[in-house]
Amino acid sequence: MHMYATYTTPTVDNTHQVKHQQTSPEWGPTAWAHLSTIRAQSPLIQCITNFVSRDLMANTFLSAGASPAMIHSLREIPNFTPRAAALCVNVSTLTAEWLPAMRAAAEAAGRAGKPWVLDPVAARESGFRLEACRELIGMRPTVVRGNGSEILALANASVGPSKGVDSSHQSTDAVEAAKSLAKSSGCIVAISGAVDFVTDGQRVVGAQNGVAMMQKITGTGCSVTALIAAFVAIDPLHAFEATATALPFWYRCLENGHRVHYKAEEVAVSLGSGAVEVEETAMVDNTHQVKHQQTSPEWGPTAWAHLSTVRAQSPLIQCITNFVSRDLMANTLLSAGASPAMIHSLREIPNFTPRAAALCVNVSTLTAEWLPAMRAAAEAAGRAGKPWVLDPVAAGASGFRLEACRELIGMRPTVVRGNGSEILALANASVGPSKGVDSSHQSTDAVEVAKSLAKSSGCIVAVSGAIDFVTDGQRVVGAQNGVAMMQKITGTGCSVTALIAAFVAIDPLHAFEATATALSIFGIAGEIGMDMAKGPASLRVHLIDSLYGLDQDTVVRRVNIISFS
Ligand SMILES: Nc1ncnc2c1ncn2[C@@H]1O[C@H](COP(=O)(O)OP(=O)(O)OP(=O)(O)O)[C@@H](O)[C@H]1O
Ligand SMILES: Cc1ncsc1CCO
Repeated sequence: MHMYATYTTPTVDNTHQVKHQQTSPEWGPTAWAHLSTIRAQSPLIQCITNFVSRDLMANTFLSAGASPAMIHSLREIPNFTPRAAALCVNVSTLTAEWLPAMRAAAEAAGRAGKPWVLDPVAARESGFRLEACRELIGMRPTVVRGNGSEILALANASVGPSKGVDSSHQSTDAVEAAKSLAKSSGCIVAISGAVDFVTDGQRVVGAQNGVAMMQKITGTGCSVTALIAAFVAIDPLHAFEATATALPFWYRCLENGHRVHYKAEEVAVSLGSGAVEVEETAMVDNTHQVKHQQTSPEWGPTAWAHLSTVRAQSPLIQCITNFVSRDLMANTLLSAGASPAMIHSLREIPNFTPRAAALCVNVSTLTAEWLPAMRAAAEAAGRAGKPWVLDPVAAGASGFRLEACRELIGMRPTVVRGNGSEILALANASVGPSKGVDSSHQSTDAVEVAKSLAKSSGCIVAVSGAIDFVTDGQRVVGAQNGVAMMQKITGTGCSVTALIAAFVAIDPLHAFEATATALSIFGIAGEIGMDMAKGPASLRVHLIDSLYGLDQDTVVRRVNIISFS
């Protein structure tokens, strides 16, 4: 029944040989209780992390049922961190510029009584990194999770010889060091390896799930630390147990991926057989005063005309975007036939932006340093008469972000596309309570405010969700393509915004129609992809393949855009 958790409770003798004891019968039910609570509560987890594995980390959260937000700006931490259920700090690509945000977030989480988890990646690599990790441990994270080499470095305060981010030690080599680190720091310490150990300084348990192939995927360690943050978020009073139960789920997930394809992109398949059931398309009810009409027969041919023109013209789309989903955004644009360029330097904007066919600005991982480039590019696009599209990700996460979004809207983007919570935050000019980058509202909740935002700003406004609404302030249409599983892939919203930029690039005089057809086409790719997918990770692959392969007959037949008035 509870097949995921195959725990043994090891004892460690002097030679570091692990003697196995029986799995306690409580671990299976406890592990299941933790996972199902995450699915029910969908805790918001803030991550201040690295440039390499944040995509896998975000998808791991979504597959487990949690809601990730990779928000790291010092300007946002005071507002945002206390609202997150837990924080995950990962030092993989640490620089002197990022350290103050890690400190500030750790302090804010501590003050708000929220659990936080530290991943001391490559702690042995340099004095700077080791010192930073030790300083952060002094701020009392709830859990520290590292590989054998990292935990040894932390416990012995020694630098090198090491293998960078990979371990040159067995986890068994570090059990005693982990125990003393746990005792001296007051943190739960977890060491990953062939056996994963968790200790509070007294107790030691070991999880023996997993496959060796997981070492061949970058970011698996970072992702299990992220998962630990979600587990301690929902059971902060039992951080030892929550850490121990987080580990086998990840490995179970890896075993599935391993068996299926041996490919990194298959890793984050839905966790276990009790995969999250996401509600399918909700229809708009009367309280939103929208009346359904028939799909107009023109929408199918219009959508096909847009897609085939994108394929024929391959418009250059400049994106100033975030660190998490830029890969999926670029691949979405390529699959649709457009040409993406993630170029954000202030030095390049005057030359480059006027040459792009359209611009896409996405504020997901906004900082004070990036905002001037967004402003400059919006201005350059406007001056050159090029359409541009704004994705106001997590608009209600902080005052800084909300103000930046409203300033950018004042610069008159052609289209603003957000989820229900984002459009509501923009229209009401209100910060929180939101779920970070994920929506806590239905798109139907935001139709009326989208209309007034469109009227006041002069932009086309799109609200994504089970129905994707598009409005120019007068007309409202709803694209009813797509599948709920698309919400379980990080960055699908960012990617459809990029696709909208490509569609308005080739039909700038009909931005309302181009926005609706882009949303519908992306949804159709999701529907076809879902027929082949086993979960979010394989849907991501099949969605891109399906977008690439769409033909006229399929598009014309499947487009489902309805007018509401
Ligand atoms: N319940 C659903 N049924 C069908 N399609 C959906 C559903 N929810 C979302 N989608 C589709 O998923 C895509 C992403 O929309 P969503 O509202 O989740 O964006 P988002 O929250 O901005 O995403 P992100 O921040 O991860 O980029 C859109 O194409 C949307 O149509
Ligand atoms: C999870 C996440 N955090 C910042 S950007 C992003 C991807 C979806 O917007």
